Amino acid sequence: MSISQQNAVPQDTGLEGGAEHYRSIATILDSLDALVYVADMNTHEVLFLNRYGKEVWGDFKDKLCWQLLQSEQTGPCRFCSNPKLLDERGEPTGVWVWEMRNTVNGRWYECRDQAIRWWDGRLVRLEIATDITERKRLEQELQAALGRAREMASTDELTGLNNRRAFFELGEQSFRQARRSGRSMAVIMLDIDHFKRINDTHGHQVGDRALQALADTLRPLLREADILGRLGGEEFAVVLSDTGLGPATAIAERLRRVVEAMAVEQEPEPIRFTASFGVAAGSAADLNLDRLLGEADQALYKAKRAGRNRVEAVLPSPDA
Ligand SMILES: Nc1nc2c(ncn2[C@@H]2O[C@H](COP(=O)(O)OP(=O)(O)OP(=O)(O)O)[C@@H](O)[C@H]2O)c(=O)[nH]1
Repeated sequence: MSISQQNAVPQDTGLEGGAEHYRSIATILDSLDALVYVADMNTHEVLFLNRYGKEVWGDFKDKLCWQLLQSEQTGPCRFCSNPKLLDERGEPTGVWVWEMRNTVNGRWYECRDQAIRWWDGRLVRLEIATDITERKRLEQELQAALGRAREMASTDELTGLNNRRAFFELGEQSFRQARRSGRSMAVIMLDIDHFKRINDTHGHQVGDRALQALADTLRPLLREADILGRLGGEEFAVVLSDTGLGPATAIAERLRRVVEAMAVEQEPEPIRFTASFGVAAGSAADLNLDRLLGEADQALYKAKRAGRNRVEAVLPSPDA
């Protein structure tokens, strides 16, 4: 039942003129570019709806708020703000501001709700809701752009792998986590053999394709938790959590064999290449990423010196 049906003129406003004043205030509320409604907090009966509300949600007579303002509700809304609007003594707490996407028109609203005493003494919810769909759209676009910018800042453009910065960030995070439990961490460094020859013989673009093909080949061979990155040029590295030297060396050997067997399509014939690997592992309690990478780099250097296309491993002493 609507206010006008009840001839519900506020009795305690101090305004003179009764219904005339009520009509003036209703005219003001009707002129707002926002939803204003009042609903009984116990029965959910809609007692007032301004013009904006009627234009969007229709006639409110004999409708409960959740029937009028939302679609496909079979009872009071799960997100109903009523519990936020009263304290433990059942007294109004003040204005509650929240955002919601309306299920009838799909638009976003900023809602300012408060419990007030209606003219007849009952507690009602007054809601003033402004359409913030455009602001939400801009916020979402901004979030998406930020996400893309973050991804670009951490991704190697050529291969799509973690770039050097992201590799160190994620790697150090992984070491920090392992340090508490003293778990074993391993690092594999790998470097394409005689990569300069590929560039010199086939051109830089073919060299780029070889780097991309290597990245695409390595990625699926590693676990989700392993951190693979391109450190620069034709040098890559992997951080393996919970991995000792033996298993890490076995993984490096598997990668070496796969690289040796892969081919990059190219006319008149595919390009093949090999890579050298350096592996280091130790307890995260005694070592950090820099130290282990340095050790793996030494092992890689040894592999290059020993003839390339091989894996060399080192177990650093904790106090070295
Ligand atoms: N195509 C391409 N080449 C790159 C890129 N970054 C570095 N390089 C090339 O990688 C080559 C590295 O050469 P070197 O450091 O001499 O190493 P290498 O020829 O692989 O020899 P070894 O490592 O000793 O087996 C150089 O020719 C660089 O120009 C890149 O992003 N794309």
